[in-house]
Amino acid sequence: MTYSIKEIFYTLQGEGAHAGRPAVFCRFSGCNLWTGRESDRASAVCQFCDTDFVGTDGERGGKFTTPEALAAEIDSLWPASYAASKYVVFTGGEPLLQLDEPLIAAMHAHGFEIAIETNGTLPVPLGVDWVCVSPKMGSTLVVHKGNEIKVVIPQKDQDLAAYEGLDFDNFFVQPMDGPLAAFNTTLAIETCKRNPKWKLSLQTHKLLQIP
Ligand SMILES: C[S@@+](CC[C@H](N)C(=O)[O-])C[C@H]1O[C@@H](n2cnc3c(N)ncnc32)[C@H](O)[C@@H]1O
Ligand SMILES: Nc1nc2[nH]cc(C(=O)O)c2c(=O)[nH]1
Ligand code: SF4
Ligand SMILES: [Mg+2]
Repeated sequence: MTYSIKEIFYTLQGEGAHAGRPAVFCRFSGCNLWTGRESDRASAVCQFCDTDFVGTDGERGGKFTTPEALAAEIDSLWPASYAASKYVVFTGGEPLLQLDEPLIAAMHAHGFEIAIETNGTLPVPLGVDWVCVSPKMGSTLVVHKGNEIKVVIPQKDQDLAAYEGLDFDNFFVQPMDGPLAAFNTTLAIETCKRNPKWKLSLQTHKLLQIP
C-alpha cells in the first residue's frame, strides 16, 4: 500500500477532548465527500471544508511506499528528549480511505497512541486508540461508536437529537468556520447551554494562529 500524504506537522491538537495535547498530524490526501477542487464545492456532499487536502505538496508530504517509512517520518517529529506520550492524529481529507492495519501496527511499534479524525462513512480498522467522528449531512454514517462525536453546526436539515443515542464518550458541537463563524459560535454556545449533553469544541489552533 502506498500512502499519499498531503502534509505532516507537529502542533497541539486544537479541537475536542484532547485540545491542547501535543500531537503529530498526518494529513492524508483525498476525501470521499469532496474532490477538494473549489469548482466542485457547490456540488459536493460536504461543502464547508476548511482544509486543502489535494495532492502531496505540503510540508513533509509525499508518497510513502511502506508503513515503516511513513511511521519513521512521523516519529522524527516527536521531540527526541521526551519519548513518551507519543500521539499521532491521522486526518485528511478522509483518513479511512488509506489508514490500514500495517500502518497502525507500525505506529504502535514506534510507541504512538493513534487518533483519527473521520467523517464516519467508512469502517474503522482495529487498533485505533481514539476515534473522533464528525458526521456530515447528506452522507451515511456507519461509525456509531467512538471516543468523541464532533458535530459541526449548523448543517442543512440537521437534527442533533439523532446523534444522542449513539455510543460516544463525548458529545461536541463545533461552530462552522466561514463567513458566519461568529453567528455559528453563538449558536453553538446556546445549543450547549440549552442541552448540556453537548459540549463546545472550538478550533483553538485558529484562535492561537498555530497549524
Ligand atoms: C478537515 S476534517 C478531516 C477529517 C474528516 N474528513 C472529517 O471530516 O472528520 C477535520 C475536522 O475539521 C472539521 N471541519 C472541516 N471544515 C470545518 C469548518 N468550516 N468549520 C469547522 N470545522 C470544520 C471536520 O468536521 C472535522 O471534524
Ligand atoms: N492544531 C490542529 N488541530 C486540529 N484538529 C483537527 C484538525 C484537522 O484538520 O483534522 C486540526 C488541525 O489541522 N490543526
Ligand atoms: S469530509 Fe472532512 S475532509 Fe472531506 S470535505 Fe468534509 S470536512 Fe473536508
Ligand atoms: Mg483542520
